Amino acid sequence: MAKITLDNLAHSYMANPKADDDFALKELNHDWADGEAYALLGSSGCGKSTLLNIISGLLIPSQGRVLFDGRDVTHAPTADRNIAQVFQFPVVYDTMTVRENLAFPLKNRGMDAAEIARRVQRVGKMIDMEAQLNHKARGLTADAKQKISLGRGMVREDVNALLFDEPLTVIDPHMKWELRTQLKKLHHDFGHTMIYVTHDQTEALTFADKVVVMYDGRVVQIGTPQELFERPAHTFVGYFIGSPGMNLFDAEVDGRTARIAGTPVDLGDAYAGTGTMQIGVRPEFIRLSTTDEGIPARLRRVEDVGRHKILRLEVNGHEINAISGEGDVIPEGANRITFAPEGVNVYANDWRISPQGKAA
Ligand SMILES: Nc1ncnc2c1ncn2[C@@H]1O[C@H](COP(=O)(O)OP(=O)(O)OP(=O)(O)O)[C@@H](O)[C@H]1O
Repeated sequence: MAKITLDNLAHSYMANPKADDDFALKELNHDWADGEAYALLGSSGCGKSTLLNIISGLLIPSQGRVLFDGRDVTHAPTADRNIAQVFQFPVVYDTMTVRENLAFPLKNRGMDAAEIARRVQRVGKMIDMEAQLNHKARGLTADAKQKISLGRGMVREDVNALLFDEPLTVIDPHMKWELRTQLKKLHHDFGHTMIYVTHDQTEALTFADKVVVMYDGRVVQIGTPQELFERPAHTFVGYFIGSPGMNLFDAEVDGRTARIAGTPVDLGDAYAGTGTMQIGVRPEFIRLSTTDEGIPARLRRVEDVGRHKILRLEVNGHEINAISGEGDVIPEGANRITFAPEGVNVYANDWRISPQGKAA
């Protein structure tokens, strides 16, 4: 297992990049801690695969260095990095049995036969293919073949890191949950450094200790699922994580007061600077009010989604979402909203600003 350091890293697919926009991966400095499980989360085209390919050695960055435990591997081929990789689509040897496929990375390293048999049996159980270990891979479904690819990624215990690039895309929904649980268990048992690329927030939040959120070639936040929920560092994090995502209100901020649609709102804390900013409030922190306090709002519809209800509201011509908990009564005649102070974040140019006297 290794600590992976990204030092001043950036990448452009162009020969002579000039502007910031020419970079698929904008400058990045980061340590992936030894033994931690990370998810790399973002929408299509934000640069996740570019970053993963640089770490795995499939791509040489146009700027900066990659270090494994302090050793510069920027130009080292994949084979010299001692990593296991699982891609979106299966990579298996059709003419081999499931057992031979799983054993392949171990045989290649000359491991003792009894130890190979023990590990293959264990991984076969994890991917729920014990009964098919002697079947040829040819003829198996894409789903089953991908489970073999995952198994092959997991069979080695001595790797510097395990890299997964959207590995569950072809797996059926029930098995997705099962495999994710197994990956978590594997991480718990062996403490591999794991990087798991996905555009699916549920996958990221349930798998990882830390989630790295990317937007437009930039890492906009690295944090625990709770940090991303409570303190989104960038409006994209607020919008992308959560269902529905964070609401944004244009506001004039002055000290601890924000004026939203002409209504003064107490922010709970004071902020430096004055002017037009954005107030981010997740649906979970918006309350309906029947008093004359709060921001005027019109309740347009209520959607019952099982455990809670989503309230679709209109505030100053914009759609706003609120979530009301199971069993909560929606007050009759409610025509204003208020915010729970602990759920209020303030943004200037999309980046969160900390209240005065409080660290980020
Ligand atoms: N080989 C390439 N040549 C030129 N541009 C590329 C190449 N590969 C990716 N890009 C561009 O770089 C940007 C980042 O792509 P990347 O594949 O890293 O994103 P991603 O987040 O992994 O997306 P996806 O989830 O769709 O794979 C995109 O604008 C993409 O079009």
